[in-house]
Amino acid sequence: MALVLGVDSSTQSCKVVVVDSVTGAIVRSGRAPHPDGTSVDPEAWWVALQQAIADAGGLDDIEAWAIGGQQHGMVALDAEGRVIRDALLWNDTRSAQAADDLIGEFGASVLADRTSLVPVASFTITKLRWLRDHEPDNAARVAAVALPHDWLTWRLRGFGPERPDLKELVTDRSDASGTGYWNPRTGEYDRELLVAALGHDAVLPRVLGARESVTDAAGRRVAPGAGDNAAVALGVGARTGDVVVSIGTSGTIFAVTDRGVADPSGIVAGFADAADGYLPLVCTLNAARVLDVIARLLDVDHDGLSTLALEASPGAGGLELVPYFEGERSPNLPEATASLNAMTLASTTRENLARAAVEGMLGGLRFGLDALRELGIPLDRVLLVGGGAQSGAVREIAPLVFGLPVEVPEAAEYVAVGMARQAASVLD
Ligand SMILES: Nc1ncnc2c1ncn2[C@@H]1O[C@H](COP(=O)(O)OP(=O)(O)O)[C@@H](O)[C@H]1O
Ligand SMILES: O=C(CO)[C@@H](O)[C@H](O)COP(=O)(O)O
Repeated sequence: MALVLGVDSSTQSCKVVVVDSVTGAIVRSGRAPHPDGTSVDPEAWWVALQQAIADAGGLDDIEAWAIGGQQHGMVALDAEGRVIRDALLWNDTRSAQAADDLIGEFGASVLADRTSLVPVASFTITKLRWLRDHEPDNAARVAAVALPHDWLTWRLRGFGPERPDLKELVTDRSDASGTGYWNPRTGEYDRELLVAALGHDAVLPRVLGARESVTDAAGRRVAPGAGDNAAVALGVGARTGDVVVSIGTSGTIFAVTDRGVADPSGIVAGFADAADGYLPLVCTLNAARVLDVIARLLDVDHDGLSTLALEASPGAGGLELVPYFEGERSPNLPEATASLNAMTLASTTRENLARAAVEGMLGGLRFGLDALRELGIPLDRVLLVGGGAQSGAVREIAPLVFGLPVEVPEAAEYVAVGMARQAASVLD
């Protein structure tokens, strides 16, 4: 029996599973929290990764491992392998103007053609432009740019300020495709775009093929890893016709396709997947935390919120929650705020508020389903995953809002499971 280890370094926490590579059974698991905020010192993720691995019994008996992580976060390194400043995360909207500037300079269709993305504040390229514009001294020191999963892979392989070999940074197709300076159709970095954003060239992680591997300091196999959404696709075994809806910190709606998508409207991101295909995806900034904040307001836990929501009628008596608590990315409204509409003396009950939170959050995700459908992507059934899929009310109300059959795979950490599968696939 060979044991493999898969990691999900997500926005809110780090989760690790140890899996029997032959049976696929999860034999151990561990986790550790991440700090709040949209700008985070990557060192906190490294500490959490080591805690979560220790919690899962350590690496001694592991033969291969892979790391999946939140996409897009800018980890800027100097020539000595030190992190230059806190990483700006996918949900940090300060680079919205930088996104507009890049679109103004190149044009949305040209960028969609060259990278399969039209920049919004989430993508790494806009964060580099923000750095150049607002912290030019920091920008000038950047020798390499990595994403969270790339940087953690490098650290766990034994690199870092003590062994700063920047050429050993590696990534995979899925995470490279979320930067805004990689072309999923050619498989090449677009260095002109990198330079236009950062102001100069820099080392970028080598993009490993799905079946390639490297090794760590102890000689274990290390698989390429992935962005967390591509890792979920591996974990749930998504097929043509499936649309995965993940309700985590982000809400993501995505399908696995053979052909790439370049949507000049920018609503659908034309990501690559972690195998040889593509992962057209819509991402909302407001998902599980919409339920968290309303549960806190109503002074109930998640089960309590679910019970209240199911006690109200569909439509919540007219009460409508517009869920843009963190601004929004899809639609692109970085400055938007949330609001509660149609409050009357009759409609303003605890039950209706709970239901409006669930319906409002799911309505935001429905926007993504419609966008995928408009591109002709087949949508036969929804696979609902992520922390928010644990809610009974979400499971019951989702088919009504989505107008599609909804299946909820057995609760599991599918990013970490997908990464354990990838690690198993690079064993001889
Ligand atoms: N039973 C539940 N009902 C609704 N939300 C839940 C439930 N359990 C966990 N969550 C929420 O799910 C989120 C964590 O989900 P997860 O998919 O792990 O997110 P991420 O990968 O972004 O860290 C948290 O905001 C948490 O409060
Ligand atoms: O920005 C995106 C996808 O484009 C997000 O899905 C991030 O990848 C964060 O994921 P979670 O931590 O919410 O799982």
